[in-house]
Amino acid sequence: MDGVVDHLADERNKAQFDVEEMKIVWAGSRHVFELSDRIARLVASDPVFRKDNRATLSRKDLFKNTLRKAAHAWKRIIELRLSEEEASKLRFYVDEAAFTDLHWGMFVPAIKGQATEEQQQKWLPLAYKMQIIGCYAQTELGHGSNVQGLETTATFDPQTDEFDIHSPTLTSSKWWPGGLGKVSTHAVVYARLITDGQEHGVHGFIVQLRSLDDHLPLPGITIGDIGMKFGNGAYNTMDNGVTRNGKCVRSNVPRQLIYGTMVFVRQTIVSDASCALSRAVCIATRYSAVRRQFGSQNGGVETQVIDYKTQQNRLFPLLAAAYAFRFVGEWLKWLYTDVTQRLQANDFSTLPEAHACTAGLKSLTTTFTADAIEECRKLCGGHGYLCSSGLPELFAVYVPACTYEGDNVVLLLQVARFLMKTVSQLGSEKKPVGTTAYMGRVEHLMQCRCSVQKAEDWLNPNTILEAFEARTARMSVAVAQKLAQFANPEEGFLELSPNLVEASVAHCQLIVVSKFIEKLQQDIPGKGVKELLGMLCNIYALNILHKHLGDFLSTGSITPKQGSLANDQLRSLYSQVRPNAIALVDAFNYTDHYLGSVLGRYDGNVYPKLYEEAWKDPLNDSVVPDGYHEYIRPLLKNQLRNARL
Ligand SMILES: CC/C=C\C/C=C\C/C=C\CCCC(=O)SCCNC(=O)CCNC(=O)[C@H](O)C(C)(C)COP(=O)(O)OP(=O)(O)OC[C@H]1O[C@@H](n2cnc3c(N)ncnc32)[C@H](O)[C@@H]1OP(=O)(O)O
Ligand SMILES: Cc1cc2nc3c(=O)[nH]c(=O)nc-3n(C[C@H](O)[C@H](O)[C@H](O)COP(=O)(O)OP(=O)(O)OC[C@H]3O[C@@H](n4cnc5c(N)ncnc54)[C@H](O)[C@@H]3O)c2cc1C
Repeated sequence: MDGVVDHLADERNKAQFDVEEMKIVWAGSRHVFELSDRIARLVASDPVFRKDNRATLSRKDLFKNTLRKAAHAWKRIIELRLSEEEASKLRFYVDEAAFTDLHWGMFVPAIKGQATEEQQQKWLPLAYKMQIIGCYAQTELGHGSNVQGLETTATFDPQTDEFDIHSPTLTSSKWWPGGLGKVSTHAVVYARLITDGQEHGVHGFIVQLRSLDDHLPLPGITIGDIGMKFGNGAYNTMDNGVTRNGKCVRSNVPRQLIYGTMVFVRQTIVSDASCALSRAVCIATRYSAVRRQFGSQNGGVETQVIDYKTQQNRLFPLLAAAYAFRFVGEWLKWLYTDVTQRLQANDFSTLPEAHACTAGLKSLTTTFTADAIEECRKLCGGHGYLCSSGLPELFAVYVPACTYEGDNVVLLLQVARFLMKTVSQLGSEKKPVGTTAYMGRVEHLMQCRCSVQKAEDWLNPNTILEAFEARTARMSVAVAQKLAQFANPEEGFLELSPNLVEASVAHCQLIVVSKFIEKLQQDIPGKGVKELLGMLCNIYALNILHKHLGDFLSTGSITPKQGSLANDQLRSLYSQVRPNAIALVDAFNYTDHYLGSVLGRYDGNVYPKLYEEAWKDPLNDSVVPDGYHEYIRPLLKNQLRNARL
């Protein structure tokens, strides 16, 4: 900030905690912090990675620019001999949806997780050196959620020792896979395996799509892009593809791991949610401290909008959720690593829980984040609607996360199946463990009473936990009892699916709250850091309690009076967080390049930069617009003539 006026300096001076230590907590470790900081600056200082022109480029120019950036990123990765961790951070800070996301994020993990040793030895070195580029081709025009309903077939021909991959209908065309449309040379294609005329369910196959010499599709394969998507710029940097197939390569597949890549990616999506959410919150918080409206007396300064309680009531729960998702993401990564190690030892016991947690938390965090980005746009008033605020594009890029890698409702129904199974086994030999361990105390949770008598009682983590556990246990048991009244359980499941989804949401919110509380039990150094995190944890939990008061009251988990006391406590927490708000978003350590927002600038110098940015719009290249002579002038002349008549 040398030589630059910091318009937010007063705000930064108010902080009551050690921001540098908070940065380490946010990053996860000092090592990750230092690495991220170094790579973020490297990307920000490289002109090839500029992204302020995305909203105004045509689709073709946008896409070519993305190819250029991806090639440049790879060049820098090789030149600088970056490690896998550094390379992945570099792609993260380049911040542009591209075929490389699917190559590294799904194609490589699918081979690592599902291919045999021999197949891995053949394909992984090529993929690591980007001598082949891969994608994940599961979804078809006719089926996405229902994976067992996929129509593409893979028929083994013993004479040629090959699989014939065939899309027999229009609806069996692979539709949506990222990178497939224009770039990928290979794909992991999901198809129904047929041998000796017998079907064996859906399996993954590594398929070559395009020639490595001239990039033309191989014989029998038709490929293209599926067309423009939501938002200008935004996700249109990605080629989402359609194919219809002919022949191809080889089998892999240990059966139980067929869905493994989805578990992996859902886990990464939870961590990504905290990134997208924190980014939107950083923009809205800084701008709310800069923006002033009303409240001036005797010509004095007006009120910063961040000081309005309504602004705090909308903004601070989002700030708290960004931290909450960060910590639950850390925990989920641990859970995923643990389940992977167990699977390698043929221990499948924790797979159902890992599936339920990744599916449920993916759903919860992406739904919340997509809504929160839109809320941040509104929190920035009119200027939030400008592309230069960074928020419209962030929303457009982020919102499909509610759909891809499993529609969020479909995923919550998976959690519901897991919950109902857990409830049905209560009282049996099989004791609930892990995230459902609380169900083991179901008798207590069905009748316990919340002890809160005054607002401060809500600051006790055990009180919060018990209220959340009682709410979830009671909702789950209630819906399980209703299910039991149906002669056909599947019919009951369909009929009661809205209640089941609500119970799943309650269960997932409980996981997030409990993992935040567990985080606070760790040794966290730095003046005031743990105290601030404690406040954010309470805000996250009490805001959910307030928003879902109906659940807590209808299950009798708390009384109306206790609900009202929770709200009083929330207001008090907002006042305590207020002086720390700017420092709490500084702790995300985002560069102005990554934020990509005039409103969220680190120095708070919003107005001159907004003005400057507006003049850069191509529409301002000429004072009189193109089209004046054809369309405006004749109109004005006609009006003149009409007026004379
Ligand atoms: C680092 C960056 C990472 C990525 C790149 C970044 C950005 C890229 C952007 C976008 C990428 C998007 C990619 C995609 O979208 S790929 C396509 C994803 N598709 C889906 O997610 C489809 C969703 N559908 C399903 O997952 C399933 O079909 C289903 C909804 C779960 C339906 O299954 P169900 O009807 O139960 O039937 P079965 O399939 O037979 O399941 C039976 C049995 O298996 C259990 N199960 C289901 N799924 C899993 C799983 N993933 N892991 C473990 N176990 C699973 C299920 O619970 C059931 O168990 P029971 O014990 O009850 O028998
Ligand atoms: C940007 C983007 C990128 C993608 N990238 C890839 C990729 O790389 N590779 C790939 O293979 N796929 C990809 N996809 C596809 C994606 O995974 C699917 O679109 C997603 O899984 C949802 O499936 P669907 O489209 O079939 O939705 P549908 O299942 O048709 O959903 C339509 C509606 O029906 C509801 N619904 C469906 N089933 C049920 C049910 N059982 N009970 C109650 N309600 C139900 C849903 O909630 C939803 O409201 C991508 C999609 C997008 C948007």
